[in-house]
Amino acid sequence: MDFRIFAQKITLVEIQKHFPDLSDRQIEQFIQIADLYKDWNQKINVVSRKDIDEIYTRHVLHSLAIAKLNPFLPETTILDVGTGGGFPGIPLAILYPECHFTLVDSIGKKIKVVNEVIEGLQLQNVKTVNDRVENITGQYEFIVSRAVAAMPTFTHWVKGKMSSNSRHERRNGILYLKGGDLTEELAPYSNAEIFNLEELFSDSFFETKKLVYLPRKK
Ligand SMILES: C[S@@+](CC[C@H](N)C(=O)[O-])C[C@H]1O[C@@H](n2cnc3c(N)ncnc32)[C@H](O)[C@@H]1O
Repeated sequence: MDFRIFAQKITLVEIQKHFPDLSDRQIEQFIQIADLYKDWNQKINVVSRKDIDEIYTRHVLHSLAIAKLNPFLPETTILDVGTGGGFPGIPLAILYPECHFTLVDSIGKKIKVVNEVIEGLQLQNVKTVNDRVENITGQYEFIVSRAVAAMPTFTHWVKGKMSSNSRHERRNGILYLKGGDLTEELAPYSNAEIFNLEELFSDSFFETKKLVYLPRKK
């Protein structure tokens, strides 16, 4: 067995360990995702070449950390801001086929790849928007994102885009994946909670990556 397939199998086992109720279709989609990105990345580069062989650890599981912290109820509306090649939105959309995802990015070629991946996976619960998030109207229960902007800029962009109907254990809000030391950046947000990804997954996949939860103001 070639190393890539071996690594894929190991990580799929890892995904199933954390999300044991996956259907056969979801497992198939998680298998397909690696090949779809590998193919599309050769045409349009949306994932760094270094990361493409580690798509499960660096992108898929990383995105799913959001679900570890905050499982989404059916029919939840979720906006992924600056989705790039589709992260964290696409892995979450596989995990939650009954939720409604809107993936937005200002760069057209990235949205093109995302659309191709959505079609390849036959995801029915995702729509994409090629625009700056500031121009998006509508309200969402949760806003997810990874590595897009500093929190003050980000919160300014998404102001007014969070709905007030709270159905989840955690209040509606922002779930933001980020690396580095966030102490200074998050100082103005007394209600922000920071989680280490190693804690959420209880292993050492993620080094210093963090997940920030910032609930909507009451
Ligand atoms: C570093 S990439 C991260 C992509 C993806 N979230 C990931 O983690 O793989 C940042 C992305 O945010 C997008 N972006 C930056 N500002 C934006 C804005 N105001 N509205 C929509 N997308 C934006 C960029 O086009 C880029 O694709």
